[in-house]
Amino acid sequence: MSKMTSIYLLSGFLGSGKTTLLTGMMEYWNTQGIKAAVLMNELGEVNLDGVVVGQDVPMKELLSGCICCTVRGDFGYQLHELMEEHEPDVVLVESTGVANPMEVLDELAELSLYKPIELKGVITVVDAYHLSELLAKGKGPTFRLMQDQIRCASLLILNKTDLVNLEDVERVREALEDWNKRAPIIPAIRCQIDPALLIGNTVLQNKEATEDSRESDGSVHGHHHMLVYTHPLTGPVDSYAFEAFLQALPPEIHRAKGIVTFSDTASRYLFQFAYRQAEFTKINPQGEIGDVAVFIGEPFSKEQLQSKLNSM
Ligand SMILES: Nc1nc2c(ncn2[C@@H]2O[C@H](COP(=O)(O)OP(=O)(O)OP(=O)(O)O)[C@@H](O)[C@H]2O)c(=O)[nH]1
Repeated sequence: MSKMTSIYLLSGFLGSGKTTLLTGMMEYWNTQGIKAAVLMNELGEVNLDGVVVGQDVPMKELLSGCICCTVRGDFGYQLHELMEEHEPDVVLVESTGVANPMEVLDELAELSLYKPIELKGVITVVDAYHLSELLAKGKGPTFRLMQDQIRCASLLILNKTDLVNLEDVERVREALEDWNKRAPIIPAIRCQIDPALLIGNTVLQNKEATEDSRESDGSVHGHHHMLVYTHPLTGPVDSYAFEAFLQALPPEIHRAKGIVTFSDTASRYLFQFAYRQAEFTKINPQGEIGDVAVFIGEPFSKEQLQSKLNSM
């Protein structure tokens, strides 16, 4: 059984303080004798943030694109390579400021199907100044992206509190509490917080590495805000029944994806489900990954999904 690697995902809008936090966390792990590695994603063609990370820290970079869209496939590959080459205890993934963590979680869920990884936390850094401005001035795409980043977090760091008055800190904090009722909120200046507070609970865990029982059905456990559940599909299913099942998924499930074999067409399909829309793409069997369905969302009943899928 290979070693379990803990993953922390750092999210937050452009310039909120992610790299500042990352350097603090690396120093902390260094003092603890924990081998940490970094996977950095930058929209630009050079990794400017990487310059601040120590020379001896194992690091991979994803440049010229965002984890959640253009370099998506690459993300899993680089993380895999980082683990193979350096066998780190923990990997910090810093996403670009415009990444939607839902998409990155999706990628991690996929990787967890064949690598022993454990998502320990989704830490979102919030720029108190920027958000208080947006709250006062109105909404827009940035506002909505920030909301998404905040909603997905298992921990929120309310950073740059030095740039706003106490009243504004409170206003922003109320908005955070409203959008994410579960994640603890830690106010900070330059992300200076007790690193022990960051060491979280498991959000996502690989089944094979932790459970001996082959017949055990669920692979992924959730804490805090997001729940990811992986269900191995044991045989072909009827395409109409499966599509009806997807359409009837509870609203808490934001995303579902996986590989399914249909009994009525005898083909394998990759399915995607997002915002009530289902999409199927015919694929040639890869051989490596079995049929599986992954569900991501706010806490939902895993048992209900299991019984529906098992009776299909
Ligand atoms: N005043 C103030 N400045 C801060 C604080 N935290 C970080 N900064 C500064 O804000 C700038 C951006 O910080 P970074 O840590 O690079 O932010 P980032 O989220 O990694 O930025 P991107 O990679 O562009 O998304 C840097 O100049 C930091 O020194 C803070 O609490 N207060």
